[in-house]
Amino acid sequence: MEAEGCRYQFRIALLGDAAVGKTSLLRCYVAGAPGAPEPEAEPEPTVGVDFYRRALQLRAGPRVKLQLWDTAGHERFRCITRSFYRNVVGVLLVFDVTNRKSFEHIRDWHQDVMATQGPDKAIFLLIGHKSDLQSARCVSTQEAQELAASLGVAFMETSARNCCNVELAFDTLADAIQQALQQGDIKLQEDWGGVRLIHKAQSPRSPSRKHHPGPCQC
Ligand SMILES: Nc1nc2c(ncn2[C@@H]2O[C@H](COP(=O)(O)OP(=O)(O)OP(=O)(O)O)[C@@H](O)[C@H]2O)c(=O)[nH]1
Repeated sequence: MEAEGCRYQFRIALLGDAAVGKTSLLRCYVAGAPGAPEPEAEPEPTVGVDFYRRALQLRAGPRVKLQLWDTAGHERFRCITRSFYRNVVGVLLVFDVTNRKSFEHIRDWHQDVMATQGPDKAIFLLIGHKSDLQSARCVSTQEAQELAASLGVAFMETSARNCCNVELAFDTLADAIQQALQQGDIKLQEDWGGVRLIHKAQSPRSPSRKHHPGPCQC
């Protein structure tokens, strides 16, 4: 099984306006896993929340299972999607580089999570998506970098059309979560589903306790 040997589970949500490409980004990422099926054709708008998963070997750390929540961007599902914010450790804030409004709404998405979570739990990554559509772009890289800096988050541009930076975006977020865990900025808590411990690290067995099969004592 793909998640075999994973030490932690990280819950990550993708948030952003309708049609910015959250489902496409996720499908592209999940399809990149070894042995994954081909992604389906054109995605339908998400209703409420959808779930995906993928296991990942962190660059400097353990293997982790990512539970990925694809949320509907449409306002009418906001009540449902908000109820999931509390239990995530990572958030990809996604806007479409060809849709100015989706960029202007990023602060609201960020604020919404912060209001539910408290200041120090979720790690955010700002994503300018559909970077393949250069001629239709109406949000510059510099503007997006400035927004990211003002929110204190990292920024990256991605495209699901040509699979540009998709793996890198999830790797970057997962690495940042692992680092925050290691430094104690994020802590495992019984009543919080953002990070779950799946397997404790194996401590090497001391040679003196090694079991040597001897003659039968019975
Ligand atoms: N050119 C281009 N189009 C994209 C890209 N990613 C998604 N799209 C298109 O954008 C449209 C919306 O994509 P979705 O993935 O359904 O967007 P969403 O954010 O999940 O939408 P909701 O579920 O309604 O919130 C679809 O027509 C996709 O094919 C991309 O990287 N480049």
